[in-house]
Amino acid sequence: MRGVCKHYADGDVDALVNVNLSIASAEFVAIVGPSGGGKSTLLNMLGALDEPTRGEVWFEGKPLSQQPSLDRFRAHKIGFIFQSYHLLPNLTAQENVQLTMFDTHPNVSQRKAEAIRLLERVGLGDRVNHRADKLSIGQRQRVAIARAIAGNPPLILADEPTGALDTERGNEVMDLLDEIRIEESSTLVVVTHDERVAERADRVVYICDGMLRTV
Ligand SMILES: Nc1ncnc2c1ncn2[C@@H]1O[C@H](COP(=O)(O)OP(=O)(O)OP(=O)(O)O)[C@@H](O)[C@H]1O
Repeated sequence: MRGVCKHYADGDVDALVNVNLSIASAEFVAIVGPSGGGKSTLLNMLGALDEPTRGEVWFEGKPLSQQPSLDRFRAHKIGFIFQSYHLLPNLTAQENVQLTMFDTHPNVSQRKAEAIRLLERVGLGDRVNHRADKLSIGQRQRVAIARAIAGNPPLILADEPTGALDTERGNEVMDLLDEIRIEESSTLVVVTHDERVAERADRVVYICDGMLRTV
């Protein structure tokens, strides 16, 4: 991120103020800071879900503004994990994983086989045909992780991935994310309020009032 500013006209808020941040390939970065400090806004910018008011986000040496399609960019390069999972409750675990795979796995049978492989990878091989609303909270987060790593994106972005979990489940989810990022050499950026999650990171970035500080 080079000189990234984000101004929300609604409420006249400067959510990011001249943010400069370089994240290396395969690095694990934790973003921490007080509520309203700009953490989610920063994550949304990294994932091309929102555009800066000023400045530029670069990915693999190219500014996002030069990407021909941000949808395709996101589908191939970014895996998103949200606190509230964003699963469709009436669909099975497998169907939820397949949802975002149309671009990376155009063939139906390939898509199904890959979704099953990914669910086995996150320890849910016996829950493939369970509806999402019949899964435990920890299992739902695992489905969200399986979906995020489909297509092996180089960058995984997670917003409070342990926020809804107790300590033990939270640790299991972080162990899983850690294993995956090391196996796949993925870059991992996690927004967290949880000190134990931040302690695992290679680097902790603190953001307050839209401004960065490295701690
Ligand atoms: N879509 C929006 N429109 C207007 N203001 C917004 C919008 N999204 C966020 N903001 C404001 O921008 C600031 C940063 O919000 P952001 O969600 O990035 O903070 P955060 O650090 O992730 O907070 P939390 O830890 O509470 O989730 C806040 O003051 C928030 O009210």
